[in-house]
Amino acid sequence: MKTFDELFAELRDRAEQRPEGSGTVAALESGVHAQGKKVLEEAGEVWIAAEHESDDRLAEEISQLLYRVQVLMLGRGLDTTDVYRYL
Ligand SMILES: N=c1c2ncn([C@@H]3O[C@H](COP(=O)(O)OP(=O)(O)OP(=O)(O)O)[C@@H](O)[C@H]3O)c2ncn1[C@@H]1O[C@H](COP(=O)(O)O)[C@@H](O)[C@H]1O
Repeated sequence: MKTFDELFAELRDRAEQRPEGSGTVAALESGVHAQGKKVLEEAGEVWIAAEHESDDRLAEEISQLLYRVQVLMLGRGLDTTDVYRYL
């Protein structure tokens, strides 16, 4: 189990170290357009899960959305503080 900040730190490390076999590295290399599409896709899955699926499935879809948002943040070079200042 990890927090939003812990996952972000892990993904930032992937972006810096570029380890072979990392899905995050592949997602970063796919570019902002593809990263944005993934965000939209996961958001749709969250919506469907919220209406039709269990709490557990919804939580899982939300975790994937958070991951995809973080990949997009890294793809655009944003840090969590850039976002948190608007919360
Ligand atoms: N939290 C996640 C995470 N959430 C979602 N995903 C990816 O998103 C996919 C689910 O999204 P989709 O519904 O689009 O599934 P899909 O279409 O089958 O996926 P793709 O074909 O697009 O890969 C998963 O199969 C993962 O590839 C994640 N991939 C990685 N992480 C975490 O990120 C960290 C770094 O991971 P690596 O970069 O793989 O080392 C680790 O802590 C991982 O647990």
